[in-house]
Amino acid sequence: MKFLCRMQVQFPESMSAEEVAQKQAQEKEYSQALQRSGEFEAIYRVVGKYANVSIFDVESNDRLHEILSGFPMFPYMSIETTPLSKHPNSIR
Ligand SMILES: O=C(O)C[C@H]1C=CC(=O)O1
Repeated sequence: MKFLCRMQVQFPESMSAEEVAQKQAQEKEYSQALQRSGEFEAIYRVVGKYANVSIFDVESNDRLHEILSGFPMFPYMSIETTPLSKHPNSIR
């Protein structure tokens, strides 16, 4: 099951630069492990925003929720999820 997720990051003003850097390092490790596993197919930065557009390929809605809520930056992100199906004109 494929999903498009739009994630927007907003850290609280009260967070120190060190805390932000620590969350970003944890996020990178978690994110890259999922990408290597194949469940996290792609991630793109949205130009000009602290936001990304990502594609996931997972076995269920529950698994996607597990992945998204496991992101170390989950408490600081708003996430909009769109289920995808195959386009009839796709050659892949
Ligand atoms: O867009 C970001 O930097 C946040 C984030 C969510 C997944 C990921 O790898 O990074």
